Amino acid sequence: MKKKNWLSILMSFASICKVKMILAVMFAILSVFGGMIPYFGVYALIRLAILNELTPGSLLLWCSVCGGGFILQIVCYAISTTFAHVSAYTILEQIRINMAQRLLQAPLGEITSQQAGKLKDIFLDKVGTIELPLAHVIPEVGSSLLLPLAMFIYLISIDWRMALATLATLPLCIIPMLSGKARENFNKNYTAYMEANDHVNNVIVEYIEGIEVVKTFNQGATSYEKYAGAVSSFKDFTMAWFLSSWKTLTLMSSVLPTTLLATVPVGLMLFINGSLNVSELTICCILALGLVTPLIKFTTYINLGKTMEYAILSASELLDLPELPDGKIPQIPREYSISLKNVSFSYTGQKSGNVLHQINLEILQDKVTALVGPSGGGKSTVAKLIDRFWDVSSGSISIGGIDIREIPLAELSKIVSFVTQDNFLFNCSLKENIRLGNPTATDEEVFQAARAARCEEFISKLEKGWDTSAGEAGKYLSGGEKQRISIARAILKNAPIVILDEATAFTDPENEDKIQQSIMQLARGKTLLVIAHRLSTIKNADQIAVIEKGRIVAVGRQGELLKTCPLYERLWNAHVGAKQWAVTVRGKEVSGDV
Ligand SMILES: Nc1ncnc2c1ncn2[C@@H]1O[C@H](COP(=O)(O)OP(=O)(O)OP(=O)(O)O)[C@@H](O)[C@H]1O
Repeated sequence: MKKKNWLSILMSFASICKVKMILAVMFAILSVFGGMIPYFGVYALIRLAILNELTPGSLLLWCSVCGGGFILQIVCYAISTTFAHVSAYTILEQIRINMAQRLLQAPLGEITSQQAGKLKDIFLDKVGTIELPLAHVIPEVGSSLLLPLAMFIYLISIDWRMALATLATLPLCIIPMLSGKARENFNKNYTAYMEANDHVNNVIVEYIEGIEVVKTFNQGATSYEKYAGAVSSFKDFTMAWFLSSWKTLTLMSSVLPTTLLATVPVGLMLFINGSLNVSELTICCILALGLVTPLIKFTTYINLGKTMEYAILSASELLDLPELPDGKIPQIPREYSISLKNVSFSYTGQKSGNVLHQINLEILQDKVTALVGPSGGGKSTVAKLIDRFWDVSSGSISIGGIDIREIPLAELSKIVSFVTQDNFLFNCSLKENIRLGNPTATDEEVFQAARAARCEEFISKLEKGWDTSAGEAGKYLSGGEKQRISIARAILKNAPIVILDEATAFTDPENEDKIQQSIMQLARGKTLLVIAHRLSTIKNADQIAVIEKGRIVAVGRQGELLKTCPLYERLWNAHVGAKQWAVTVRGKEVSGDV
């Protein structure tokens, strides 16, 4: 695949603040011009002093010129930096908004297949690293390169031989840095460094996210080994890189400031043979010294530029995620029955990897349809295809007779509520978590939805009630209670189609009964599709579809299926048996028999 040009990607974002960036460059140039004025001033003063023409008036005049130049340099630099920072933050904002937008438009499978920590790393760390170079590159690289260039031109105007003398030591440090091999090594090492950095970040995130499992299964030592291994190999790599480059770095940092090494002897020779007067010799030495600092500063931007390149290329990986196509002629359904016709689906894109095979199913409006079947049969996949987490590999899904690929994504997300097993609560108050279902809902509407989902009783027991933050509440809420919050969210959203992916573990009968009641509230007048693991919750469903190994093996009501579908009968007996076992065990626990 052709490597993308990071600068052109950056420029495409920079176009939104073109004027500010041009102003930043213009003020950076002005600042360089201001920085040159004191050198003219000093030269004039030395000349006057040597010619014995220095008067208090001319002294004051040239000192003011020097001071004015210095102030011009500082003020213009400040203005340039301000424009550059505003541009940098605007570009960063735009990149982050575009990345978040792309996450919403990409098939969910593309996102979940990314390694743990990678997305976080790109969003937070990598994109953040663009800000520093971007905000400083224009004013500082501008002045770090333009200032020495202007000084060099000034030196040529005094005596070209002196100008060349200042450059005499430069090849000693520039050649090792710019040689093809050094550049190739730097690029190779930098890429390896970033990869090692990514790896260590991923291992750290995985370790923190999995700490509960690690502790539970007493895997402390092995997982710590993986963590320690990643951390120490990162250290080994950086040390090896440092050791291989320190000689060049030391040579550069010691030779670069030694411009006087050639300037002084050449200047003295020119002075002796009369080509240079004292004031010219002095200003040449001052200029030779002044050239160094901005040049040294410039070398630090080589690293920053590489950081920016890497960050922008990582961000572009996300920005290039495939988009779920929106319909060419967007259509909006008028009724909400769902129809699956010959639906096959593969997560890998290969036909051989199909997890659904030729599924045909009618999910009727105002009815409860349940999907049941053994684990891994494809129930969640069917549900997610209806909400377009992915597109079907073949066949079609329609809502109200319209293929869901023709319904605008924003509209589809309005008409479908998906209550999943992962009842994710955002780190805000419980009230706001419920309000996510409808951001314009009033407090009273939020409370009503929560009451309907039977949330009020446990929320009222919390010390801060509705204002308890989800982080705090997470410690006290059971899985069933969290699920009721998600149901309240869906009730508030009031979408005409509700898909409910039930929690796998069966809860105690009291909690189950409450979840059941809240589901009934949610289902009123809606197309409800329930992926059921607790068969008792769907025994009254209008239709139950039994799915096994990606195929629908039977559709009917509970009574019919118990007679006609041996798989359903087995699942039902297993469920009833498990419930009785749980009740018995709990009973014994209470009586102290176990
Ligand atoms: N993101 C994914 N990438 C690849 N394969 C997947 C993915 N999600 C599910 N699968 C596979 O697809 C098949 C169907 O999985 P699915 O989750 O739809 O089954 P399910 O009936 O809902 O299972 P369960 O009752 O255990 O939740 C399984 O073989 C599963 O391993």
